[in-house]
Formats: sequence, C-alpha cells, structure tokens
Amino acid sequence: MITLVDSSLRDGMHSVRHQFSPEHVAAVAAGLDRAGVDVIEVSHGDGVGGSSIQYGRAAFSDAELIEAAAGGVARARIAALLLPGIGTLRRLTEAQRLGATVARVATHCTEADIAEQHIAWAAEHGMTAVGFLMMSHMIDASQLADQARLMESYGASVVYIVDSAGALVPRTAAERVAALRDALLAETAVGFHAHNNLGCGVGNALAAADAGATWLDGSLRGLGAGAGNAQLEVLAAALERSGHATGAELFPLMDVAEEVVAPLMPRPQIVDRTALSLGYAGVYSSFLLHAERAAAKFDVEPRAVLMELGRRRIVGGQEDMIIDAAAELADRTAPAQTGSSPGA
Ligand SMILES: CC[C@H](O)CC(=O)C(=O)O
Ligand SMILES: [Mn+2]
Repeated sequence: MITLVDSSLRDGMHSVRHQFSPEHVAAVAAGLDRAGVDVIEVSHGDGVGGSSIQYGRAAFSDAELIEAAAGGVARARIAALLLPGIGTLRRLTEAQRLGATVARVATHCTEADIAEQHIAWAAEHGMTAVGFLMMSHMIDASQLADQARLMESYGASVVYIVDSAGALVPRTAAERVAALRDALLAETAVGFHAHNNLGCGVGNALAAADAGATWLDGSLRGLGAGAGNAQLEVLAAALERSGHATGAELFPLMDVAEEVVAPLMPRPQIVDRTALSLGYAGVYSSFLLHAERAAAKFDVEPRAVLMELGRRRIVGGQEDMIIDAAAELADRTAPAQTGSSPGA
C-alpha cells in the first residue's frame, strides 16, 4: 500500500512565492482529506522558519498555515518540513502543538548527520520522523544508502530520496530506491519526491514504487518548484493502473485539483526551456524564480545562469550565489572597454 503525500501547500509555496493564505490552505487540505490523501505537507516552501529575505517572505506564518490545515481535515495527517539551520526545534514543537504529526527533516544528500537532533526529537515526541535527502542525483546509490542508514539510526521511520533538481530518470531513480531498500531495516519505509523538469516526474515515482518505495510525494496540478512535482492526481491514477494501491479516490482528487488549486496558480506548471534547464543542469528546482529575477536584473539568459549554477554545484542555502553567477555572466558577456572610440 502506498502512502500518498501531498506537497501542494509546501513545495507549491515556491510557485506562489509563499503567498498562500490560511483560507487557501484550509480549502486545499479539506479537498485532499475528502479524497483520502494520507499526508498533507504545509509550510513555507523552504520549511518552517523559511520566511526571510534569503528564501522569500511568506504572507502568513507557518503556525497560521499549519493550524488552518489541521482545522480543515478529519483524517489526513499534517506534515511539517524542517531544514536544520533554517528551522529550529522550537518551530517543530510549535508545529506539533498546532496539529502536525509528521516531521520531514531535510538535509543535503551528503549531510544526513546534521539531522540527528531533529529526527531524534520528532521520534521521541511521538511524531512520524521522516528523513529527506535532497539533491539525491548528486551522489551514487551506495553513498545515498549510507546517508539513509544514518537517518534511520537517528530514529527516522521513513527515508526519502529527494530529486530536488528533477535530474533523475526512471532508471537512476529506481537504482537509488533499490539501494536504500537493501540497506535499511524492513520496517523503515523508503520515500520518493519527484520534480518534473525532465518530464519524468510521474514516471520516476512509478519506477520508485516498482523498486520498493512506499511513500510517494506529489502535488495537485503539479504545483511545486521548477516544472513542479509529480502531478498527484495523475500519479494516483497511474499507480492504480500499475497495480499499486493508494487510499485515494481519483475523482474527488481531480476535482480539488481542477476547482480549488488550478484557479490559485500564477502560471501552469510546464516544462518550458528554463525549467528543462534545471533538470538538465542538475540545479535545485526552487532556484527557478530566483534565477529568472537575477537574469532579468543583469540582462542575461536564465538558462545560462542555471547552467552556470550547475557547473558550480550550488546547493540549497546558497541562493545568494545565484545573483553572483548572473553578475559574473553579465561581466563576461559585456563588450570589452578599450578606452578608445570606434574609428579613432
Ligand atoms: C528547500 C526545501 C526544498 O524545496 C525541499 C524540496 O522539496 C526539494 O528539495 O525538492
Ligand atoms: Mn521539492
């Protein structure tokens, strides 16, 4: 049985510049709950405590949003994402008090060790502790399995492969899931979080399920960073057709996607050339809007900025380097100043 996790109200926050209101959250959460989705993730796009100049200011606090989601559901569990260093235990305590029962603790894929305190706290305080290994395309399957084992040793009962850049394809996604499945205890679940930058979001999630992942993320209408996540209603239908049961009911899921989420979207989640460049270059999906802004400011191509970020292997938390890369590209492409006038 697959545990379906909706990220529209967290990853989707990147796409709406963290502007969802408690009313939006309550309406989406209620629709997901009616459709039988197991877990609903809510917070700033960069997790609790993410609202800042660096990551983007949210219109409402995480507390207001989590409370609204918890008030809108009868059976779904509410999840809060936390990145150690951005979110703190105080934020996690608050999220739990307001109704979150699942803690998703996210680190860069090579830095599981910074999650120990938060995963252990969540597990000890009765939350479902989930480890979230971001930018998982950057290391190979066996290195990823080592990092996953660390998270498990801290108390995580689920460990995720997070394809933050949407850079994996079905084969590389499945290899990573299989490695974690082999390395972890039978009672530890493996999760997969897809981005659709290479057009493989749903396909990767299906491949992950075939390889043994039982927690799968998606977003209604794909609402999420970059080209978006695996489109949840499509994923639910495709999982059912490929023989993986979910507790979700397809038509109510389609309805909340179409009637509640679609009208809230500033633009459709398509694989345009900028989003495709994220996947191709292996760049964090949430860098999309930052890179577009920096490119406009320095009059360079967003694609060129993203390719440069990929070359520099920039990771989450280094958003300031996006401006740096755009400025440097502008310098490189500016006509050389010779000091002499043409024809002199
Ligand atoms: C910074 C949080 C990030 O958006 C988490 C996530 O969804 C991902 O890495 O894909
Ligand atoms: Mn994501």
